[in-house]
Amino acid sequence: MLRVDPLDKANPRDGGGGAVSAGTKIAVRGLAKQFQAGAATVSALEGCSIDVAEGEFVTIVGPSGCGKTTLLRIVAGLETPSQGSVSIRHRDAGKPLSTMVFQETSIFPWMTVRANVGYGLMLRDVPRAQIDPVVDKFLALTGLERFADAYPYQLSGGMKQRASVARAFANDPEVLLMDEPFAALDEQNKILLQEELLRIWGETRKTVLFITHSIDEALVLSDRVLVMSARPGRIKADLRVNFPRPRAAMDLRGDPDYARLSREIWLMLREEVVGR
Ligand SMILES: Nc1ncnc2c1ncn2[C@@H]1O[C@H](COP(=O)(O)OP(=O)(O)OP(=O)(O)O)[C@@H](O)[C@H]1O
Repeated sequence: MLRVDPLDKANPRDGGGGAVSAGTKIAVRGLAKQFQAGAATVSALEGCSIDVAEGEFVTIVGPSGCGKTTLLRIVAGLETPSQGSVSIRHRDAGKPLSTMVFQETSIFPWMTVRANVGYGLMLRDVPRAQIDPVVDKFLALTGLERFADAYPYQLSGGMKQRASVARAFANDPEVLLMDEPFAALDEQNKILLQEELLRIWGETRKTVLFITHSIDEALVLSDRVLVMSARPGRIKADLRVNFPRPRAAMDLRGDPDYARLSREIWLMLREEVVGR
């Protein structure tokens, strides 16, 4: 059963896969998910367990169809697991538990960029005088100040995705869940948005769980990379990424450790994609 519960040091939740340590922000335990597709049963996840520490940026890579989106949707509470549990430590009851950023544009077409970015705060009845500076801050961090009064149809794909990222951070959730948010962008916009995300994350130190197909993106952004097995997905490897921050994406790519980690992850993924 799904349990998105406050974790309490004195009363750690344990969904059956092991203890939850004190610094843990997200604890996924023994997650399994089966879908019914007509007469067939599709096993998307099996025995999937994850710990994400408070303030950590964790990326998940895995073969296509291995259950990455299913896992993130369960963590977001959008999908119910067949087995296992998810716990998220909810420190501030005034803040939303999680916000999800999707691959496809999810900003509202009938609202200006400013209204979109401030939407989550407005829903929580935060006074306008408090919303404006927050919105201005995230518009500036995503380079959208000049487009604050524009509507989504007036923006490029990269700008719309910037607005989605700005809205997610402005909403100030306890946990940010990002499902291939830059996958639909061209290479230049992708690199620019990765740099912006690194900068914003450096300022906010939000707990982030980020799905990508790109080994490069995972290494540039995250503190840890989790590699998933082919379906039914489980965590096959957990690799620490120790490049110092703040990071300059282009500099990292010349680092010998970048090449080593990149190769290590690719070999694990290859094994899953082509079979042993
Ligand atoms: N609602 C659903 N009904 C039936 N099967 C589903 C449903 N959602 C997902 N699946 C199946 O579960 C498996 C995992 O899907 P999921 O989208 O989580 O994988 P993914 O790793 O995110 O894929 P990709 O990398 O291609 O985006 C796939 O085989 C998919 O077809």
